[in-house]
Amino acid sequence: MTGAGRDAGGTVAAGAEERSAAERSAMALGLDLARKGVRGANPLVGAVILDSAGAVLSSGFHRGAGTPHAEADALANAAARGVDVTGATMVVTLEPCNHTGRTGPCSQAIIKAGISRVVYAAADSTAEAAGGAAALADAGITVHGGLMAAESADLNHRWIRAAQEKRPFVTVKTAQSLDGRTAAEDGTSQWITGTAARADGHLIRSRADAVVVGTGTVLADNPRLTARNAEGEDAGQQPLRVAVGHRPVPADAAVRGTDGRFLQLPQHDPAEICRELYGRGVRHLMIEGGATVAGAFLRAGLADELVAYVAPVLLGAGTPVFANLGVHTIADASRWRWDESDGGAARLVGTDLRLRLVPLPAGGIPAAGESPTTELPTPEQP
Ligand SMILES: NC(=O)C1=CN([C@@H]2O[C@H](COP(=O)(O)OP(=O)(O)OC[C@H]3O[C@@H](n4cnc5c(N)ncnc54)[C@H](OP(=O)(O)O)[C@@H]3O)[C@@H](O)[C@H]2O)C=CC1
Ligand SMILES: Nc1c(N[C@@H]2O[C@H](COP(=O)(O)O)[C@@H](O)[C@H]2O)[nH]c(=O)[nH]c1=O
Repeated sequence: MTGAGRDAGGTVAAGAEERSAAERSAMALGLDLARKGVRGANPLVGAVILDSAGAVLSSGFHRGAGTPHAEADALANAAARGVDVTGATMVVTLEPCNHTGRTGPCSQAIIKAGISRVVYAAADSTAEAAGGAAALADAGITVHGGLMAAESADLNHRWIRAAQEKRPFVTVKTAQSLDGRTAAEDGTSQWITGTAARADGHLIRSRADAVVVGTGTVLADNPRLTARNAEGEDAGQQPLRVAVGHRPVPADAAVRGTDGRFLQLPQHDPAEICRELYGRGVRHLMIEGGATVAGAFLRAGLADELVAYVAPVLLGAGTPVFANLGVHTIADASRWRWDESDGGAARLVGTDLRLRLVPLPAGGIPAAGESPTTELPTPEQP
């Protein structure tokens, strides 16, 4: 239904020209509200209810799997304040669902509440939840899909990909020296990058559902793996902390924490690690190393994006960024392209350079002499 909508009679309407400025600003508000939600097994969704004059009657957002959906939250917030939503417009960042999971179908809640018009951004691509727009239209509600659909899809693009592939979207983050080392010869690595780059990396942790390191990193670094701000305070949202490997994680290891959000997987196979974590609701997985684990994910083709923080420091001998990639000749090289999303392909973060890359699709190997990359943008001065 994205890009089109159904009118009360069930006909598909172009929609865009009819959408008012009030609905557009309500959708922008819905997207802001959605960002307050908890990432994980469910997408981020926000909803705003407007009266016929375009004034906001109520709003809501989804706070994570098992909690009310954004539409239900907005309806409950209206009911709690005694606000009548009969004949109102519901503006929502994702097509209302049509299935009974841990909560009831939003389409039925909207019909029951007497909403007369629904404007949504992105269509629900999941087989279980799709069909909400059609159910609403069948009940005589005017439905328009596609308003700010790109913004909504962008907000949930890692979740959408995970739902399509039935495995977590994987971000591999590295902190490396200019000469491609992630630790000095003796295994010490704190710190290669500066405070601003590390805080930037913590932002990725706070948005991920889980952070994985190998037992080698646990034993060498005793990391906490929590998401913290530049002042060192814990972020509001914390990922599951995961150690992969067979060696025991010491009872007093910092990674265990005290919040019960630690897991050890005695496992080396990246596909199995993904399967296990997906089953636990992880949709965005961050790999923080070390070289052995990061290399294994790359080699398995299970790295969807790479965020490399490159410090202006040389370490000479030391640990490489990725071990055992399986590249023995140039024809086997692992090829990537620059990714301009989320702040750009190359950007100075404090004193370090942050590079963002995505793998070239299979068969995307450039011909000899051709650059596999788009032109690298000039980094902004901080
Ligand atoms: N600058 C940076 O960004 C980072 C630097 N580091 C540095 O890297 C170093 C640690 O690197 P490394 O030893 O490679 O650490 P890893 O964290 O990659 O741990 C490797 C261990 O994990 C287990 N393991 C899990 N999956 C696999 C697999 N697919 N293949 C083989 N083993 C697997 C094995 O342990 P087991 O025998 O228990 O099964 C293996 O010995 C430290 O010096 C640390 O400071 C670490 C992280 C980030
Ligand atoms: N050395 C290094 C990083 N190392 C990564 O951070 C982990 C430590 O996390 P924590 O204990 O939570 O602060 C460490 O084990 C490794 O995974 N990260 C960076 O951004 N820059 C750096 O220079």
